[in-house]
Amino acid sequence: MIVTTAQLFKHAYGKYAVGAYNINNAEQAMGLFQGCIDSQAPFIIQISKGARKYTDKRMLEAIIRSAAEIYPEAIFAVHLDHGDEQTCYDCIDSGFFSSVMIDASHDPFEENVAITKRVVDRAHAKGLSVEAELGMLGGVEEDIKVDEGNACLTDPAEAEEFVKQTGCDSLACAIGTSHGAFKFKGRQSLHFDVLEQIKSRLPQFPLVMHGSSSVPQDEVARINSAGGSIQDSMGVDPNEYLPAAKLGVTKVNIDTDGRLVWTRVHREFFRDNPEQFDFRPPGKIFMAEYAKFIASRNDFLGSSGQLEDLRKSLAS
Ligand SMILES: O=C(CO)COP(=O)(O)O
Ligand SMILES: O=C[C@H](O)COP(=O)(O)O
Ligand SMILES: [Zn+2]
Ligand SMILES: [Zn+2]
Repeated sequence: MIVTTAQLFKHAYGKYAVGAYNINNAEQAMGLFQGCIDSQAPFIIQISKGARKYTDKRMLEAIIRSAAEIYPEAIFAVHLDHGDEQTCYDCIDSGFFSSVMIDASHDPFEENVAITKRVVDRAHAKGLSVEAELGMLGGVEEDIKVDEGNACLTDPAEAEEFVKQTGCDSLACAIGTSHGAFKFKGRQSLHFDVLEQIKSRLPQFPLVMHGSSSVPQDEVARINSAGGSIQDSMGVDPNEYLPAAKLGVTKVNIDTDGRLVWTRVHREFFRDNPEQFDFRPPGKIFMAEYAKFIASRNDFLGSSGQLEDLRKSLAS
């Protein structure tokens, strides 16, 4: 069942965080739904601009509709990840999305406010909610690369002002994470101090943490011993998800980790079965392994086991 992102946030706020997982194909969708049913967790499916271009934007919508039929128990929202203004309008008009993210964080504050406000007006008129971003994460985001020196943490006073001026429904804050597999070069902890200050200025307001993959080192080691070369990778400590959730982080974005599971499964499979060229056997393994991975992340997020209570609260 597709619900609004606002419904998920209302149930989760201050108690647990909802996992927001990116998908690009049917195998990821099947693993994601299975993992969330196994762990009895609500979730958010995210579609990036790159994912919409990978096959065809209509393909992912069809895959998600089919997955919802295959897994009728599932409760989830569909979200555009890192949209520009035009893509937000396209998704708002498609009638399929629960929410969109407008990411104008690379523009100056006033420009970010103006763009976000325009998207909020269009989205709210159609009943969708809007995630905006303030501050700048390091790492790679589609075609934009921000090195560590240029990344900047969200200013709590600016965050309060930004939300007031834009009317956005949730805010992606930079609290020390970055996109991709190379997040930290030493310190490996979230800036809980900044998060606390944002929460005290924006009580009850849902915050979003991007760049939240944990980059499991055993996955990386297996990839490297099966022919890969991923050096100096480091991710977020998943034990920090729940403390962040208690401070208002309601949505935790995880994409890179799923790519690592895919790479590990396929590298190992073709290394161990050099005569094979059918992609379905490793595809089957991937779906099962991804489901296990998703369930383990939902455990860290505290979303595991929330499905029944959410279903009851939606019905009342
Ligand atoms: O923030 C993300 C998607 O918006 C994903 O972050 P990761 O690269 O850490 O998975
Ligand atoms: O933040 C970026 C997400 O991980 C999506 O990545 P993508 O733009 O390569 O699909
Ligand atoms: Zn951004
Ligand atoms: Zn992101």
